[in-house]
Order: sequence, then structure tokens, then C-alpha cells
Amino acid sequence: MSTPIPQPAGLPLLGNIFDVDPSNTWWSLKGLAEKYGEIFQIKVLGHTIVFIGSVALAEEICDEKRFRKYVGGPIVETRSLVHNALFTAFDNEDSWGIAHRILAPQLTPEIISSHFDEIRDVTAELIGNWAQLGDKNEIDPLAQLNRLNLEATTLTLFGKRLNCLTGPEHPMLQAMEDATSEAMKRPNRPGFLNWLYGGKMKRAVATQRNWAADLVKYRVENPSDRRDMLWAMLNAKDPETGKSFTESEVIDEIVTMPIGSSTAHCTLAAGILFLLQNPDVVSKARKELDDVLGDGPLAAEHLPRLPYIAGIVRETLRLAYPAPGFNIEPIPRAGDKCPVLLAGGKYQVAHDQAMIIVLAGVNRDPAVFDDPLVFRPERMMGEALERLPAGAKKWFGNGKRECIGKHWAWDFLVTVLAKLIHEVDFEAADPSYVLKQDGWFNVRPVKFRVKVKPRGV
Ligand code: HEM
Repeated sequence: MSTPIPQPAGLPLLGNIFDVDPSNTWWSLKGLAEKYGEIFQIKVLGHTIVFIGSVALAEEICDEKRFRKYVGGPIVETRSLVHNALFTAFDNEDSWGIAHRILAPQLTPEIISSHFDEIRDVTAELIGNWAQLGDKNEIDPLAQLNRLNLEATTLTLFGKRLNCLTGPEHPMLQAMEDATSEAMKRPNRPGFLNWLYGGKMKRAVATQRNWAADLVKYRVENPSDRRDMLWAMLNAKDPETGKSFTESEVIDEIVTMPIGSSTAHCTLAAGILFLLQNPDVVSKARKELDDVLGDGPLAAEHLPRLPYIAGIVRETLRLAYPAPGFNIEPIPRAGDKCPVLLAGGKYQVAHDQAMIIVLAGVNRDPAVFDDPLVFRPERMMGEALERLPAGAKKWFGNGKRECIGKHWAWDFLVTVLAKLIHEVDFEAADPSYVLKQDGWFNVRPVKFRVKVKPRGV
């Protein structure tokens, strides 16, 4: 006998329409995960969605023999921007395998390591800009690191400096913001309002695709022997089918990358917040950096020798959940519409039930993490890390649809955070600030401001 899946009371006919704020969906889901724990569901206008908030159940539905990525809601909306590209492809679309086989070799740890100097040097430029601020040294870390992220992504993957660290904000940043927030809102908004906001989405799509087309044009006009991701997009063939990308598919995949990497600057900004709240962590991190770097600059070979910094990055991914969740559905079984059993039959869901893993629940599951709200890098290092179940480490998603950019993200996060901790003193502009989320897809510290100055000055 299975247990009914908990659900907020809701209203007749309308269901749980008022239990999720359509302009801040993930904040509502975090609240529901805190209230209901391992599993809950909502029903809106007869449509059910199940949410998973525990490590054990997340691990169960990450079993690729039984489940797969569910492409629905905001991901489907994003297809108006990038069609059937890596992130948005349905499970049965050949485009996913072709793109994965062409692009994954460009995102291996070895290839990413070859871009280390580029990432380090643009970070040094940003820190250098901050050092010039004098008394006007209060910054918005999210906005500053967003610029850095776009600069580093464009340089490392597509070989062009945008020079967007200073000056007016690059139009790509607002366009990504608009397209992502529209993609979040459109699935739950009446058609009339979607029509009204259609122009905003179209303009955001045009800006992003033009940015990508400019990168291709620049490479064609400035031929180089750089063997980077753009080279692969323009020249490589899928080893299995022999296919290469069409012109439009190149644009789809270029645009997909900064959307994926836009989680990275949210992680860094949240990391600064956690460090300000935990000065002892900064002291330990600085000791590690001073010991490993001595008087020299950060180099690629230092990264694997910074386990405490790596612990800080993982603990930030755990507590900030910059990609707030991902969607799973049961793999269809021909002719079999029996319910799917979870937790050994404790729960039952429909054979085609969409489920969303809510990382705000999973990453803070008290069954796995002692004092789950405490920022403790040590639990993300060495044997303690190895002991954690796989379901507790899902910040980069799962299985074949796991983040293809995870090695880029890792090197970027460790490099930037190491340099920030080693070279910059941060002071909270508002010490009472607590992590607030807006309605964007990623969790990010909005309206968070800090004062910056060179370390020890
Ligand atoms: C902190 C940084 C990052 C986090 C937390 C993160 C998280 C994720 C997650 C959870 C997924 C799975 C989404 C799903 O199942 O629907 C994913 C997929 C993806 N990510 Fe990332 N990501 C990060 C950085 C990046 C970067 C830097 C790139 C590009 C260079 C990138 C590109 C992608 C792409 C293309 C996919 C789709 C992969 C596929 O379906 O085959 N991500 N990411």
C-alpha cells in the first residue's frame, strides 16, 4: 500500500495555482521543499507535477535505466531561441547525440586546462579595475562577475575578446536575462500575456543570435589556427554519422554556451556572500593559497593542489544551488501504463509523470548533511566527500544529460575564487543581507553589494 504524495490544500478547480509564485517559481519550490521534505506534488488546472526534495529519492530517479531528462516548461520555451540544441533537445532527437559528440571533446579537463591563462588573465583585469576604484569601491558582484563570465566564455570557447568588463553593459547580458525570465514565465502565463510580451522574447532572441553570428563572421574574417570550440562547430564532423552542423545549428550551439555558463557567476557571487559570513573560512583558504603559491602567480598546476578552495566551491554549489533543479520522467515502457513505484513502493507516480528535482531540498537534506545550513567546506573534501551518496552531488545534473560544461565551470570557479580570496579584501555593504532570489532561472544573490580593495591595503 503506497503513501499519498503530500500536496498543499489548494482551491477547487484551480488547484495549487496560488502555492507557486509565477514570478519567482524556484523560491516557492524551495519553501514547499522545506515544508514537505522528500516528495510533494502540486496540481494546476488538472495537471500534476511531482517534486523531489531528498538525496535518496533524487538518487533513485537519476537511475538512467528507469528515468530520463524531461524536456518541458521553460526548456521547451527556450527552443524558440536555440531550437533542438544540446540543452533543449528532446530525448529522441538525433541532434543531441551529434552535438554531444562534436562538442564534448572541446570541454575535456585537458582542453579546459589549456585555456587557464585566458581565464586567469581576464580575472586579473577585473581585479585590476577594482583596484582603481578608490573611495567609490562599492560594487554589485553579481553584475561584475556576469561581465567576467561572458568575457571568459567568449574568449575561451570562441576566441574573441569582447572587452565587456567595463563600459556600458554588453547587450548579450540583458538579452540572456530577458529570454531566460520569459522562458520561466511563459509556461504559466495566460496566452494573451505571452502574446503581449512576445516582442521582448523576439528582441532577446535576435540579440543573442546576432552576437553568435558576429563571432562566426569574426572567425571567417580573421582565420586562425586556434582549435577551440568555435573551430569544432564550424569544421568537425560527428564521428558516428559523419554529419556536421548547419549554419543555423552553429548559432544554436554558440548561444547555448553562455546560457549554460551563466550559472557560474551566480555561484561566485553567492560564494563571496558565504565567505563574508564565514571569516574563518577565508583565513584557512588564504593560508592554503599562500602555502601553495608562495610569492608567485596562480598557475594551472596549482589548481589540483587547492583542496580547501575546491571544498569552498562545492559547498557553495551545495548551498547556493545555482542551477536550482532539473527535470526527470520515467522512460516510456511500450504498452505498459502501470504506475511507477518509488522508494520500494512507498510512493506511486503515473507512468508518464514529470518530476522535478528541487536542489534546495536535496542539497540540504538533513538525512545526509549535519547542520545542513552551515557553510562547512571540510564536508566537501577528501574522504568526507567520497562518503557522500551520489544523489547528494547532483549540482551538475545527471547521466548523459549532465552538464557538458562542468570542467569549464570547475576551472573557472576555482581560478576566479582563488584569485579573489588571495588578492581582494571584501567588506559587506549591508551586513544583514541574506540570500534573496528573483524569478530568474538561477539562484543568485540579487541586490547584494560589497566594498572591494586590494588585500591588506
Ligand atoms: C556552476 C556552473 C554550472 C552549473 C551548476 C551547471 C548545471 C547544469 C545542470 C544541472 C545541467 C543539466 C540540465 C538538465 O538536466 O536539464 C546542465 C546542462 C548543461 N550545461 Fe551546465 N552548469 C554550469 C556551467 C556550465 C557551463 C560553463 C557551460 C558551458 C560552457 C554549461 C553548458 C551546459 C549545457 C550545454 C548543458 C546541456 C547538456 C546536455 O543536455 O547534453 N554549463 N548544467
